[in-house]
Amino acid sequence: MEWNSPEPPRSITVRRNPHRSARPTTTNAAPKTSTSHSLSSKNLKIPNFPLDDILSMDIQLNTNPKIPSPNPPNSLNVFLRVRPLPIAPPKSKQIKPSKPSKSCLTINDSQSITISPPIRDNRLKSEVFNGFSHVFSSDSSQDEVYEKLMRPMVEEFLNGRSGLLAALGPSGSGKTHTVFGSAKEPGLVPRALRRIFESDAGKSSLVSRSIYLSVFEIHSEKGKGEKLSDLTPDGSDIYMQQSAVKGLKEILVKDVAQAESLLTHAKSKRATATTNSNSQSSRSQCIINIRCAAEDTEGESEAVLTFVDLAGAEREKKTGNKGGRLLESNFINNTSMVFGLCLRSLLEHQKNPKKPLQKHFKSSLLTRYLRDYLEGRKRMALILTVRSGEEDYFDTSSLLRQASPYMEIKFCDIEETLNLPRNKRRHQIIGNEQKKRVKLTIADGRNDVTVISRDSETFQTKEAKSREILDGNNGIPVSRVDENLLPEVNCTDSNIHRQYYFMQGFSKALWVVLKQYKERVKTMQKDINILTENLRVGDAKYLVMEEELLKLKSQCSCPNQVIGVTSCSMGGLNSEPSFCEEEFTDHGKVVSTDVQGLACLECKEKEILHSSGEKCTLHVCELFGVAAPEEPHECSVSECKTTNLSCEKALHTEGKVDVTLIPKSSENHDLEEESQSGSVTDGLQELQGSRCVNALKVHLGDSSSGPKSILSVDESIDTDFILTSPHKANLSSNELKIFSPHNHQVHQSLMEYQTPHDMSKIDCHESGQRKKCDIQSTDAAACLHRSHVVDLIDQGESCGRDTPNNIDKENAGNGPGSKSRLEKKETSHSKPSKAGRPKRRLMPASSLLLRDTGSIGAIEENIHFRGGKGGQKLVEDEHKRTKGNACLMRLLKNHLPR
Ligand SMILES: Nc1ncnc2c1ncn2[C@@H]1O[C@H](COP(=O)(O)OP(=O)(O)OP(=O)(O)O)[C@@H](O)[C@H]1O
Repeated sequence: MEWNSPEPPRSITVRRNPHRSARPTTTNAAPKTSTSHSLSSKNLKIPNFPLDDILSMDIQLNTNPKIPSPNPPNSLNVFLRVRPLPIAPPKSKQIKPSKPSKSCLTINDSQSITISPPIRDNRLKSEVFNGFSHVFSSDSSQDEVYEKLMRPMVEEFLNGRSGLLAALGPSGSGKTHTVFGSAKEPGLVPRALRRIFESDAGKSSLVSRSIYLSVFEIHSEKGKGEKLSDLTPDGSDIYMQQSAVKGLKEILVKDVAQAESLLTHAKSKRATATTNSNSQSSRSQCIINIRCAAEDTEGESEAVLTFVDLAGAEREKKTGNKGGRLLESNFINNTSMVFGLCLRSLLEHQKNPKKPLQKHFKSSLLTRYLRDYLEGRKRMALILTVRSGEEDYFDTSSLLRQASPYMEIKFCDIEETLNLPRNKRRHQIIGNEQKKRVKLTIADGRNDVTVISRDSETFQTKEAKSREILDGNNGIPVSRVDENLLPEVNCTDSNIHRQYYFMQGFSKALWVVLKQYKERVKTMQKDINILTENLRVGDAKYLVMEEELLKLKSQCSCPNQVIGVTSCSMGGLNSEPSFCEEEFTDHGKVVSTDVQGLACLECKEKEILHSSGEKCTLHVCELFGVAAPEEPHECSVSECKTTNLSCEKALHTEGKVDVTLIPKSSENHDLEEESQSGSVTDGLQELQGSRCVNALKVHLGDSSSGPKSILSVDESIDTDFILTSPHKANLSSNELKIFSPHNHQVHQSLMEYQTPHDMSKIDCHESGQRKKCDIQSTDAAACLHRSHVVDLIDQGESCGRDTPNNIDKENAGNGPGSKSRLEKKETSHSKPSKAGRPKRRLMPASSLLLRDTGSIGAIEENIHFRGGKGGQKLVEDEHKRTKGNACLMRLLKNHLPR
């Protein structure tokens, strides 16, 4: 797209300091305001809005956009820890310690391992598993595991982000060792608590932070269903409702010692049993929650860090479990399998969104409790513990095959929700702190919610923050019309997401509008370009025509150029209007064309050599289509001079307004001479022998003559030709009046012709028996280009001029060598003494100089317009005028450049 507006700069230079010349000096006498204004004006460089860049973006306008998470998408971190190979204790002192079994696992790098089947089984091949967040070797310490695995999660937890770490692995692979550790080698939970309290000690007094700890387990006694047990001291029976554990005690932990004590108590309270794989094999899924509630000047924040120590999957052959223990083992394996199914479903759903997210979480209490994590709404990490012995090959291989694909799980829709602590608070309140139940009914526009507060002291605050209570921060919704309508998402996050959604929609709508606007601008720009091109072509044509005109002028042997063409109409008694068009030059060459096609006159200059040896120029008019006189008329030297002088002065006088009426008769009235003497009236009186006015030639050459000159014919003057000038006529009001003869019946009432260039016009109108021709000119030079039309339709019976019929008759009899109509007229009207004078006959028509053929149309229109009253006759004679126009066209073609 061609964009006329200036393009935005590619780079913008911002001058931080004003230019040296713009810096105010100490001696600067300029007012401070002006200086600051100049500085501000220099600094206020507003870069152009990158509209093109924005509109060039390709935005997919999906109707149901997925709200992206404010956090970048994170993959599920899967760590792998290899337990050291156990050293079998010597069975007796005499027998040497047995050699450690061979390892089936080889660590390739920190993210990749290779497991190899036992040598004796040739059907199996080595497998490589890579992509782990980190692989902890068998000799890795607890501290190393914490630093690389747990520390990032703890730091995020301290910043208000919740997280989950789940330990998976076969029985005896070291899950409990990794999570809880021992007194010598504390695991991740005690280390995390230490780190949490360390950071709490460094906080300022303005920040109040509370750490709560809750531990419970899910187990199955002899396979008779799942059961929840609170592992904290004084923990009572708890149960799960929906995804919330009810009755769970949440203990406010003051220090690390208290936390470790609670952990020790929970570990000891946890159900364990001795199996072939582990002397203290965990028989339950243990969940540890560390909740941090912080309150500072910026507000309240809360996060939960959850640890899950799953019971290890067991093989019947390996564990040797039987009976109830076997049922217990089935429950453990089933829970691990459901846990894996949930993650697998999440992964498949993320790979193919069309595949629905299976609700495997309903199959176990653990997965119900961890539903948000298993459905990808909360961030979690996995640590896989394996044993590397050859005998553990199948367990290790099975676990890695199952869990290694979990690395591809993405956490794209993270919700920083706080359901878990809310649930825990529910358990705590319901089980232990239901001292004072205060009902608070909140009308949230949808349902009435009853909130039970912990005590009456905090009720006032909770009432004020009733809606926040609904989010689970400080209250418990105990009854709703529909519990499913309980907001599962934090209102703040929901509002943020809603605002984001609306802003995204608004931005896209704005983008669409801008796109449409750009298309419209493109279309308009194309139109502008087309118009500009047309204008340029028109200018080029104009220049070409001007050049051709100049060339034509240069080719003309005459010193001067054609200065005008005037057309007029004439009418006689009982005759139809006839039209004659003339082209004349300033050297006196006149071409007169009878538009009716009856006769086309051409007046030429011809040099005549007199017997006295002197040369003079004569004007000889010839008829087109009629045999021109073979011999020019002889004239005397004085007559030639006079005629020549008359022509030159009458035809072109720049800077003046000349009105020329050429006498039809050959009477030697040198009107120009008379006008110069100021006796126009006398000159007109001498022309009274003529019958009517049938020729008028107008030159507009001087704007100084006034914007308007009036030309009229006095009825008392019975003449055909009047030559005068407003300047020289010495008439009042710069007027020249020409009245029609006495007995002529004036038909034309008003005629106004606007020249094609709209610069000059001549108005002819009737006032009683008086006809006036108003000539207006706004530019003296316009006489070179304009067409002036003077309509002097006169049907007086006494008009002796030739009617078209008469002319036709006359011409009809003309043969080669016969005299023209002008000559006949001259014979009838001219004095004998002037018989030898060359006849210059101007038909009663105005002259027009047509620059191009387009003027013809204007003339045609004008002819029609003038037809006013006699329009019907004009229509009847249309074909005759067409012949005349053809003659005019032939004449113009001979003069126009080719
Ligand atoms: N990385 C390790 N370094 C040293 N000893 C370990 C390591 N991992 C596990 N152990 C030891 O192995 C034994 C079994 O470990 P642990 O109880 O943690 O296994 P488990 O995976 O929890 O088994 P289960 O699922 O049956 O409870 C423990 O005595 C523990 O001290």
